[in-house]
Amino acid sequence: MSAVGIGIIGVGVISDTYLENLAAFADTEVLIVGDLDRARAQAQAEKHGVPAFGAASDVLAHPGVDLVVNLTIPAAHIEVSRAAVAAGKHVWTEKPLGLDRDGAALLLHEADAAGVRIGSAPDTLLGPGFQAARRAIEAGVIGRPLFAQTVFQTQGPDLWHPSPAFLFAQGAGPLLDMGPYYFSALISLFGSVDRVAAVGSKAREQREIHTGPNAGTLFPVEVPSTIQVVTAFESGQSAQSLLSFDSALERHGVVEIHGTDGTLVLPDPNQFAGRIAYVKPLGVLRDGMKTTQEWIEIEHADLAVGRGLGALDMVRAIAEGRPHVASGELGFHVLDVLLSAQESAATGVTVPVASSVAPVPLLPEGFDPFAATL
Ligand SMILES: NC(=O)C1=CN([C@@H]2O[C@H](COP(=O)(O)OP(=O)(O)OC[C@H]3O[C@@H](n4cnc5c(N)ncnc54)[C@H](OP(=O)(O)O)[C@@H]3O)[C@@H](O)[C@H]2O)C=CC1
Ligand SMILES: O=C1CO[C@H](CO)[C@@H](O)[C@@H]1O
Repeated sequence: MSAVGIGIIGVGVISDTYLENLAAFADTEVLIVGDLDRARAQAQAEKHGVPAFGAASDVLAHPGVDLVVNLTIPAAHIEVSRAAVAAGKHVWTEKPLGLDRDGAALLLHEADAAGVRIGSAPDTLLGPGFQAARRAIEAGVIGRPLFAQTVFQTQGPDLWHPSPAFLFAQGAGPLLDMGPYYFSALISLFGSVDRVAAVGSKAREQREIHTGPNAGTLFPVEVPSTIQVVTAFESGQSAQSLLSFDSALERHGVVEIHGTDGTLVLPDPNQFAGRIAYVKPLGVLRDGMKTTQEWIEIEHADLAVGRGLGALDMVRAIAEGRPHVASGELGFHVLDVLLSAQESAATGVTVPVASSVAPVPLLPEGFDPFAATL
């Protein structure tokens, strides 16, 4: 075989990264890009040397495309992914999988019936950083993992995104926009979620675009722009997560897993690599003697990989007949958990999570993104 043909639908801000990485992998080749804005599709095709461009329908009709990468905004995710499935294509979609459980469940059902696969961002889970941290936890470095703490707080993406309205609309806000990184990581480590309780708030009813041709335009904030979630996992483990687009103090990427024999500080779950540190318990302090807390670095490969890794894993997993890591089922459970948290914030009651997900596989040992394997 040779590289698998890929078509990208939606070529906005994040498409450059995907186009660069999918071109760098020997096992994937982008054959066509499509967008509502044809001129944007043409510009991206020319910039990245993609041989064809057009509308979404042109991507779906392309005979060489086996996998569609859906980089549209959340409100379009289900419609675009379902159309790709109907065209017989596998789908990698940006997060979240959809806006609601019914649409997302229908997508998974139709993909199953059509014999095609769905993969859902984030694929940072497949990065060498998270993979190494997970292997360390599974090897028992911190003993039995007990609970987790995660923090994501920024001033919000309206500061830099040229069309940020979708990031404050249904299907986004810090919970559904950034939550997938943190909750996919936690679910990979602790398994399925049993229930969630959350409190949310909005700093402002409207926000302003700060950059690009529409700078100065106001848009509505539809969902909480700050939310705090307490999560109970089926395993009995728990997590506390802050997600905010309202903080002047930029602090994000905090994922701490506390266990019976120490704490593991993980890399930012929105990055593919980063610091992993093991913090030992202080032990018994005698006679008022002070002990300093020791941080032990856990080294890992720091391959220059990024978004697109999930789509690459999908095409290899299909060829090898194994499950891919960032599956549609994981994306569905994450969506279910996040919507449950949103409902809890709206109603003030703890919300049980109905769905569950099979244990998330690790990448095969020695997975080399740049190798030609097909
Ligand atoms: N920006 C970032 O840093 C990152 C974003 N993501 C995720 O990637 C996705 C896209 O984000 P981003 O690139 O920022 O968004 P943008 O708004 O910059 O780009 C989205 C593109 O999709 C097009 N589009 C929307 N609906 C359709 C449709 N039905 N058919 C074809 N094209 C469509 C838009 O066209 P038009 O503008 O004309 O409507 C636009 O060109 C989101 O799910 C986001 O969560 C993930 C990681 C990082
Ligand atoms: O990684 C990211 C950077 O910020 C964007 C806006 O909040 C997110 O959509 C994206 O997932």
